[in-house]
Amino acid sequence: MKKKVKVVAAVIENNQEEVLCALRAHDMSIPNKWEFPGGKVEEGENLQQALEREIQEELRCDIKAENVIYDHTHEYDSFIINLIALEANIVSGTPVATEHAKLIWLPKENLDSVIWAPADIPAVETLIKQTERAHS
Ligand SMILES: Nc1nc2c([nH]c(=O)n2[C@H]2C[C@H](O)[C@@H](COP(=O)(O)OP(=O)(O)OP(=O)(O)O)O2)c(=O)[nH]1
Repeated sequence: MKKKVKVVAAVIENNQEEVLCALRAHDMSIPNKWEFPGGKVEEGENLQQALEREIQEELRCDIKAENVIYDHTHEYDSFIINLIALEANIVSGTPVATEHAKLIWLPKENLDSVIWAPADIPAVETLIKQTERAHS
C-alpha cells in the first residue's frame, strides 16, 4: 500500500497580488518543480502550527497561517499526498530560500507560467480562477 502524507502549504500573497512560489531543488523529491512552501504535518500539530513551523524552518520568517483555501488528495507513483493549502501572512522577516533552489513572487493570474508539482495544479487553477472572477 502506498504511504499517505498530509502536507500543508502556504499561499502567501503580498500587497501587489503576487504569490510566493518556491522551486524544489534538484536533490529533493519531485525535483525542479514549483510548489507552495510548507511540509508534512507532524503528530500532535494542527494545520496552522505545522505550517508556521515549516515556514520558519524553510524560509526563516514568521507567518500567521489562516484558513484552508484548498484541500486535495493526489496520487503520485510512490505515495499519496493530502495537500492542504492555507492562506498565510508574513508577520516578521523576509523569506529566504534555505532548502529551495529559488523563491519568486508571481502575479496570481500568471501562476501557471511555471511547472508545478502535479499535486498543486488544482489549487493553482483555483487561485487563477479567483483572480479572473475578481477582475471581471
Ligand atoms: N511543501 C510542499 N510539498 C509539496 C507540495 N506539493 C507536493 O506535491 N509536495 C510534496 C513534496 C514532498 O514530497 C512532500 C512534502 O514534503 P516535505 O517538504 O515535508 O519534505 P521533503 O521535501 O524533504 O520530502 P521528502 O523528500 O522527505 O519526501 O509533499 C507543495 O505545494 N508544498
